[in-house]
Amino acid sequence: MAILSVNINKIATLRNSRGGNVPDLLKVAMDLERFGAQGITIHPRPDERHIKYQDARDLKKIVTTELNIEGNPIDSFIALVDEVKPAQVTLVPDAPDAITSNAGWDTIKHADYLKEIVAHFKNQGIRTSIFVDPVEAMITGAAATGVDRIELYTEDYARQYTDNKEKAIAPYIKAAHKATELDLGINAGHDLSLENIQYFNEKLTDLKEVSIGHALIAESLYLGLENVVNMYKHRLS
Ligand SMILES: CC(=O)[C@@H](O)[C@H](O)COP(=O)(O)O
Ligand SMILES: NCC(=O)COP(=O)(O)O
Repeated sequence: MAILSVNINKIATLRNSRGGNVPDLLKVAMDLERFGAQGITIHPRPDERHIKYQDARDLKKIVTTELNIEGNPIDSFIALVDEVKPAQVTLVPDAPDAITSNAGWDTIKHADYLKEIVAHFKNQGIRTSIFVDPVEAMITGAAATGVDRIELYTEDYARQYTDNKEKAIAPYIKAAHKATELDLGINAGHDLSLENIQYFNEKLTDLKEVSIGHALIAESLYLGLENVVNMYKHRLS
């Protein structure tokens, strides 16, 4: 069974928009675990526009499930992960100005670099994962770095799902078979949602973990708005 790691970047974005501590990121993380989340994912970016480096330190103290830190392993990110020692670090090749993650690693071109970073984190007892497109050559390249897992970048799947789900899932099934053959654990994430997650999970039987943020927070708003509007109306009556 795949575990659900909730990405709380969007909670930090909302908090930062007012400069205070509402919503309280640490409380949200604790509540998510209480509601059944099996992991908490954060993706601190160099400009700290959502998750701040201090959030990672604070979360480490309260997260009782698995803390997964994602990001491009620039020097400050490596130092942060070394200090926080999360359960898992996921290497993502995103540019500092990227709106969100938009590609997996070229694990062949960056083989030596990735090998070095993976070895560094593994030596500290941190599980490692590399964010990749569902392309067999990239999975083979990932395995050569010594990494524990891959995270399949699921934006293409999510985009194509409504038009043709069989076509959307096909490259992911092939990629997952290759990963299993090479003894790599399989994570997945990006734009997964209540609409598309079940089919993905059914078709990728070796899936270990999904990290979901954007859709899950948006869906929580939709599903919670009626309740909250009624609570305000009640107080105003
Ligand atoms: C690695 C990945 O796929 C991302 O979805 C990411 O972790 C989300 O980051 P943002 O919240 O900054 O879009
Ligand atoms: N690793 C993917 C992730 O953490 C969440 O991505 P998204 O659901 O915000 O697109």
